[in-house]
Amino acid sequence: CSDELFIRPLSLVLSAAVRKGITEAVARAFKDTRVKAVVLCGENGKFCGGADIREFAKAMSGPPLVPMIHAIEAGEKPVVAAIEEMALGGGLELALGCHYRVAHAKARLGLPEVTLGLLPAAGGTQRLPRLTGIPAALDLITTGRHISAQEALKLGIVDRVTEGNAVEAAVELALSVVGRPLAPRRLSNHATPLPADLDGVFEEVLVQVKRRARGAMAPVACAKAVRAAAELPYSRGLECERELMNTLFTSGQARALQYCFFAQRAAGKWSLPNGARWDNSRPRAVHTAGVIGLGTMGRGIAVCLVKAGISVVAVETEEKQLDSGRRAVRGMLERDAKRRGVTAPLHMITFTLSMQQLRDVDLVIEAVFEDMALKKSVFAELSRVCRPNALLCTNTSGLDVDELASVTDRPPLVVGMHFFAPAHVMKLLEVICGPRSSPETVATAMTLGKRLGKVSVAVGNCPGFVGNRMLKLYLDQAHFLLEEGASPEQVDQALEEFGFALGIFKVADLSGLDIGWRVRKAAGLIGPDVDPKFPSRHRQGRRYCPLPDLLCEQGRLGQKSGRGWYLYDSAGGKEARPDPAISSFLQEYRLRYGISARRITEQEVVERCVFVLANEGFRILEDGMAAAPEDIDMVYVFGYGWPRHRGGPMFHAAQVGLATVLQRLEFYHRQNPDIPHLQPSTLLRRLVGARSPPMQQWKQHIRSINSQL
Ligand SMILES: CC(C)(COP(=O)(O)OP(=O)(O)OC[C@H]1O[C@@H](n2cnc3c(N)ncnc32)[C@H](O)[C@@H]1OP(=O)(O)O)[C@@H](O)C(=O)NCCC(=O)NCCSC(=O)C[C@@H](O)CCCCCCCCCCCCC(=O)O
Repeated sequence: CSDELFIRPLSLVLSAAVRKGITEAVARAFKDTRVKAVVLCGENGKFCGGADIREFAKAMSGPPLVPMIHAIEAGEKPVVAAIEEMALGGGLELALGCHYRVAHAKARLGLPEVTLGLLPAAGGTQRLPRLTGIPAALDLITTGRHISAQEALKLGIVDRVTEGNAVEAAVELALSVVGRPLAPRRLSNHATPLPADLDGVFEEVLVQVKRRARGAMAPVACAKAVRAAAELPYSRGLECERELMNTLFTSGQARALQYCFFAQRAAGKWSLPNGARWDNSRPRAVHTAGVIGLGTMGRGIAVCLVKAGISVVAVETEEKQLDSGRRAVRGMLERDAKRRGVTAPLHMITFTLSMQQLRDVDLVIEAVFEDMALKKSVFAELSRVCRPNALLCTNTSGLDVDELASVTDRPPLVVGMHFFAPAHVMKLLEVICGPRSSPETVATAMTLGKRLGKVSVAVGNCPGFVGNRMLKLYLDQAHFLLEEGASPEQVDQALEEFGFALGIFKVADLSGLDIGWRVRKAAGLIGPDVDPKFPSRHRQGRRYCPLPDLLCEQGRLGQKSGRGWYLYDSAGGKEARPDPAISSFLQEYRLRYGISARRITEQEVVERCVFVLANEGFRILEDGMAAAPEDIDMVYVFGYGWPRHRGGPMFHAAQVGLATVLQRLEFYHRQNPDIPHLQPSTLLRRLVGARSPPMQQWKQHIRSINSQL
């Protein structure tokens, strides 16, 4: 506080108390004749992360944001926002209401409300387009992307960027503008600069937004609000902003997206039955890592590690694989560096045929072929070669981590790190805590995941862990639906309309149908070991669909062979086209087994596929393989293309109503008594019996909690 300036710190979010503090402090400053200008800055070197999302679930209290920002803008003394670390959402809207903005060079700015199912409803959709013009505002508001201080300067969002102290720079600017007219600095007074072809711009954006949104409402509402800024005076634009916000605010989508925001953060707060937790277990520092196997997964993992500043030793068994791995990894690093305008850190990775080179690394991630015998031999060798305190991690997608640990000299230092393909792109990391993994090992894997930019979820050690255990049953339903009369494209269309990034058959083609084929062979479900007493289409007393096996026998392995459930232009082609040959193949198959095809509705496709996921999720909770329903949901949102605006399979089940899910599963199970996974789980029944309590209370209804985490 000085004679000229009245400075008040904001906490990270604009809670009711903070809004009250700002409203009162600004009013006092405007009244106080000694004060010539005001600088708004944040607490702890941040500026502001926006409205307090937790307040959205309660009745609103405290001074509302819109009039508070309006009062600042309308004030007769210059107000300067000092943006240190961030100005996001309502925080940036507050800054836009100030007359000037100064940002630290490392600050991030953005209007991420769309990612929470909302729009910037504190005047952001009306002020930003008046400042930057329509295209930039549409980009920022419909995507919610964060921008750097430099980009904000180019767009005119901030007036100055400083490498030094942003508050001091803001004070300096504030002092220099005292006495200058403020009217031109009030963004609500500005006319919105319009592009020549306004209709064309909006048409194009709406097409893009709808394609990306996959059924999410907020991006479309954001575009409509920006259009209001182009066509209406500020006050009417603001009304339009408010009306659109009202629709979004109470929607299930907004609830789902805000649930995801907190669930993502909760997933990092793991705990083990022995009392070890995220906040009492110290992770090891990781400076160097080994990656074994340079197939698709190993390449992506190596790229992630290098990009996070970790030196990598990449090992292959043969020169040819090593060479192609080296070329692929270097190419990925070079392309990424070019995109970011930096030099590719190629010096941080060495490629070798010798495991001996792993002797000094802090941690190794094994990414060899999914074969237990092979992985065991690798782990036994790692035990011999690596330092006694090096962590040994496996990227297995479903094998027993403890069995692998048992061949090493250090079971407490063994943990699963299950990446998802492509590993340098996909956000999910399942950290599989074996029964003997030490707290330090789990803490290191979870922290490393975060450092690699992943959402790390701790899961228990059971076949398929959480994600693939559920995926198997989802895929089974899709196959059964084909037997009963559906086509791959009908199933995929229903799932894509539900919001999945890709239908399950397109995903299967992309991953390669031979992966599951190999797993089923190894499990004795196909081939000479199958008990001839089993009726066809049944294994181990339950329904089994041989359709994917038959496809593989025809050499239809998916995209890589140019044919799978769909037809592609060539091997490796990406454009999936329905294949008449599949339609004939399905007809012949049904004829052979005496199945009369029936009409399958979109509702049945979605309910069977999606409710079976949740049903297995309940079993996973009962088995103690996931700590909370939120963790299961984050696995599906970040690893399996589940639509974020539907929260995750467990959230979706709660939103549809557990009683409805139970009733529909019972119905489908009555129709298909040979599919045990359609039988409602005990936990689901118990929850419905307890009148469907909120998700946070589900755990209390598990009879004997047997946490494997
Ligand atoms: C800010 C971050 C970038 C920080 O990241 P970092 O990695 O440092 O830390 P964490 O992410 O781990 O966060 C730490 C901690 O803080 C919690 N937190 C962070 N941000 C928020 C927040 N905005 N609200 C609440 N809590 C927050 C986080 O959960 C962590 O705590 P935890 O206990 O979980 O560990 C990063 O956190 C981030 O990106 N945050 C979100 C930024 C964001 O999205 N901001 C936008 C918020 S929405 C908004 O601002 C809306 C505005 O446009 C205002 C709109 C006006 C409202 C008017 C409403 C009227 C509607 C009326 C309709 C009535 C209809 C009817 O009733 O009929």
